[in-house]
Amino acid sequence: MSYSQYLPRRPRRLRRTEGLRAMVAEHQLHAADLIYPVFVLPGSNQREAVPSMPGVERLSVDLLIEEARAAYELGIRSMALFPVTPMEKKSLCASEAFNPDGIAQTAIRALKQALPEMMLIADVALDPFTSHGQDGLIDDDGYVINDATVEVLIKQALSHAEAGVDIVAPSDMMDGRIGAIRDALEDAGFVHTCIMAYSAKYASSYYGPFRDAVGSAANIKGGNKKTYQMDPANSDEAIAEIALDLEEGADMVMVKPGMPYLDIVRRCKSELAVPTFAYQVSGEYAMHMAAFEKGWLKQDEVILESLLAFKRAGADGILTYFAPAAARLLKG
Ligand SMILES: NCc1[nH]cc(CCC(=O)O)c1CC(=O)O
Ligand SMILES: [Mg+2]
Repeated sequence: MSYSQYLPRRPRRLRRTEGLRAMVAEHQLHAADLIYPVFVLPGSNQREAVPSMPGVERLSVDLLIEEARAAYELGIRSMALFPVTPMEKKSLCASEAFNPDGIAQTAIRALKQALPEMMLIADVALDPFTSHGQDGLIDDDGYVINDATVEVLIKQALSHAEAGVDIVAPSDMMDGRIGAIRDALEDAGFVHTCIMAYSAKYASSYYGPFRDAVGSAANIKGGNKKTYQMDPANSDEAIAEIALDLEEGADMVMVKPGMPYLDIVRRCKSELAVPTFAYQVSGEYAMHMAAFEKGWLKQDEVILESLLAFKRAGADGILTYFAPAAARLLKG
């Protein structure tokens, strides 16, 4: 009896050559899947390294325009902006968040003028602007007050829309903010401004390096965001949160962090079938970079594998600090 009678199916047959593997590949990563998060400094000709994110720099708007042009050349089509607010502009009421001449608003106008094809995403949340580093206004006990915070988020989102942003991305996790922002945008005639909702955003310790980068780590001290960001123990709740944001008018939704939460990405895509994005956050970037620097992981291969995993899980796009590096690798 020949061996093949016992093995009618040989899955390895399709893995033998590069050509066969490419024919049956189910998922592919494209540069247009990558959303590049950047930290914006006030002033001009300013460039600062972020120690806990090797290779990431905070840039003033003039340098950011050059960075955006280079990213566009590599095939990247969208950027997410995070302003680094000087301490003296932070306050209890976070009014700098909706200053028409604030860092984010100024960057949106300048980038849109220099490179209109680049989609711009503006973060809507108060943590870069509050003196305590929480994402909203607080009461005497330090509890983040939902509805009063939403009123400020509306003003912030409108200021971004007025500056010409393509997409506002509320990352604050207040209840009802998507509906409130959508109403306000419609009222003001911004019917084309998209909302990418950070719908399933977890109270994660993987955000540490980001808080260093925007300078909110010192403000928040030992505090946490567990009264509004989600409990990492929960999965059904993520689907309920995402469904609510969709009902309220979100155009796209996000799961955050990324790699430890790919099960949530898959559930979102399978159960709700909507444009789904995931954020490979600062802590994920930092731990990869640490392993690359030690020579424990191969940089190029691991970057691409980590991002392809998001596509396999069902993500339509990925926010990642590796965007330029990955786009360069994809270009070959
Ligand atoms: N609302 C602020 C915000 N927007 C994006 C991130 C984290 C991104 C990252 O870690 O890369 C955070 C931090 C936080 O919620 O504390
Ligand atoms: Mg919600």
